[in-house]
Amino acid sequence: MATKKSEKPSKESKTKSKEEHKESEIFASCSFSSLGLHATLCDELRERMDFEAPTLVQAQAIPVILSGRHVLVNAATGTGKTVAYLAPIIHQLQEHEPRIQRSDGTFALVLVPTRELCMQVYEVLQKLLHRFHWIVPGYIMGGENRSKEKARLRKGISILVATPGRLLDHLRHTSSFLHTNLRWIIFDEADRILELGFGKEIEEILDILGSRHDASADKEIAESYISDHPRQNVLLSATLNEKVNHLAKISLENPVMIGLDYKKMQPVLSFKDFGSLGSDANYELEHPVKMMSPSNGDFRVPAQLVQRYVKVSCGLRLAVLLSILKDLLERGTSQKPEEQLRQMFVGCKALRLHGNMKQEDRRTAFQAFKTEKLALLLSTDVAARGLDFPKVRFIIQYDSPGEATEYVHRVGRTARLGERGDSLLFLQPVEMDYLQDLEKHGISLTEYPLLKVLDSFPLYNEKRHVKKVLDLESHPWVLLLQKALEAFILAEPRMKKLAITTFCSWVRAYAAHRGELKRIFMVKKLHLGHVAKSFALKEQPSLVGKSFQKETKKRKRDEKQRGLSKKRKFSRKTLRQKI
Ligand SMILES: Nc1ncnc2c1ncn2[C@@H]1O[C@H](COP(=O)(O)OP(=O)(O)OP(=O)(O)O)[C@@H](O)[C@H]1O
Repeated sequence: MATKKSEKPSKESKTKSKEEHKESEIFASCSFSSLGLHATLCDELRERMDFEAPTLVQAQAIPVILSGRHVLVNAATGTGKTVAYLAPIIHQLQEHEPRIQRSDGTFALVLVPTRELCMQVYEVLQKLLHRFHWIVPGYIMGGENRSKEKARLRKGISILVATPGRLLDHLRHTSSFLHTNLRWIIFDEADRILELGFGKEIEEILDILGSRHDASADKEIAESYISDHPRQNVLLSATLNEKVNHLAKISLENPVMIGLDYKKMQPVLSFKDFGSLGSDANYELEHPVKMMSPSNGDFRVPAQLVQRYVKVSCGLRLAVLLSILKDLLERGTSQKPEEQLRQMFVGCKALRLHGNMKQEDRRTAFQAFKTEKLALLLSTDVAARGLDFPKVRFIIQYDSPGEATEYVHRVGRTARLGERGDSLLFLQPVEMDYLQDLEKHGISLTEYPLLKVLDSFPLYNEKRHVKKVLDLESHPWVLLLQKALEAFILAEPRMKKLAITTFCSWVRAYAAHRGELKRIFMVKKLHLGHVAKSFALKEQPSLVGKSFQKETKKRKRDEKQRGLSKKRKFSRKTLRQKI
């Protein structure tokens, strides 16, 4: 859940904040042109994107990618990885003599895990290519019209952004998709692509494109592949872990590592300083590739991000969430009369984004949240990776994220590029061990002053504020709000139905925690009555519980009949289709 609450900064304030950041750890003290990029491209970066200087990761990655080496990039969320790979590709393509044409087909392929990220990278591309009209950007992704995509591929797309499933579909079935000139394959959010279960698809894509460097399998395809250019592959993410190991092995040849902690990677790495780049973060990798283990790897969270947690018993979660949102939306405007504040809260635009929505609705929500000044986005992990919504100030993880990697990417939607940002993680008392799990990855959270915030609210429309209460469970504000919520649900049959459905999905999702996390998020420890209360359901827990239990039993019976493995395969496939 992400909230926005600030005016778009004026150009001066943007420049000012950038100047401040230049001193910090975000920007490099060099120019884009000193990295070897063409003057027109540098102009585009300045004029169209408003980028004065490269970020550190751009300063490190651009020259290396220009040199033609395979690269593995690990840098914090919101540090400018997109331009770090797009700029060198555009530079090389615009230089090509004779000029490339649409009929030459695809030269660069950017693989991304989600549709929204696909659109976002495409938008950046469009801006950067404004003055290089002969280089054609394009995208293909799940949920779009296949035949329209086929027609675009037939005409030719020089730089293609794609989600893996749809790309493979076209590689298999669109004979007019020309990729014999392919020179770059970029895996943006590489670990997520694999986590979604696209491993096999990626291997097949690499085989078809003849870009698998240990291609023991489809050697024939690789050998028959006609290309004048050497291949260059780049893998990027804020969280690289063992899952990327195999992909790195099969797709990167003698890669340069950017941003990886070499001490953690000894003895398989040999240190190689890139002198003029002035960084101690570049390493050359020897075979075999070995990633740091996710259990001891410290993930990169923006230093200026304020990370907090709030401990709330299950039944009060919804009331507390609304209270925190009220505080968030009203903060800084406390001079306004209570009624006006109430209007602000009620009038705040709420948007939703999840994989079960129609593609068109997803697109609308995505664009709307980009442009709205004051808005609340309710989202699943579809929005957790790579999305760059400007001015997101607050990330609330109402439902726990699972692995620490996901935590890092979710909070990474705020505090981008040195901007301020806050994150808040909801935990139930029985889930507090999750904080230790995050600690193992070098992530520390402080406690959110919930009672202090609740105490600041006026009760019963009176000026009188709540007297200091030491216990959340007996806090009059929370009790009052909970009562109001329950009355609302009771009076609205449609809402009640929704709440019951959501209750069931929530418990199912809770039960889906995997591996180590099952120890922390134990479905057995859940009090279903309290869970029901968290959806403002007044019903006897056994009532709601029974219907859920009935459904679970039925599901288990079905699973048994169909065979468990089949079922698992199905759910992963369904998830990928939605993503
Ligand atoms: N050199 C620059 N100067 C100013 N702004 C920049 C620069 N480079 C990138 N940005 C801006 O910084 C933001 C973050 O960039 P980007 O989305 O590429 O980050 P990222 O590292 O890919 O993040 P994530 O890991 O979350 O995907 C974007 O709004 C982008 O426009």
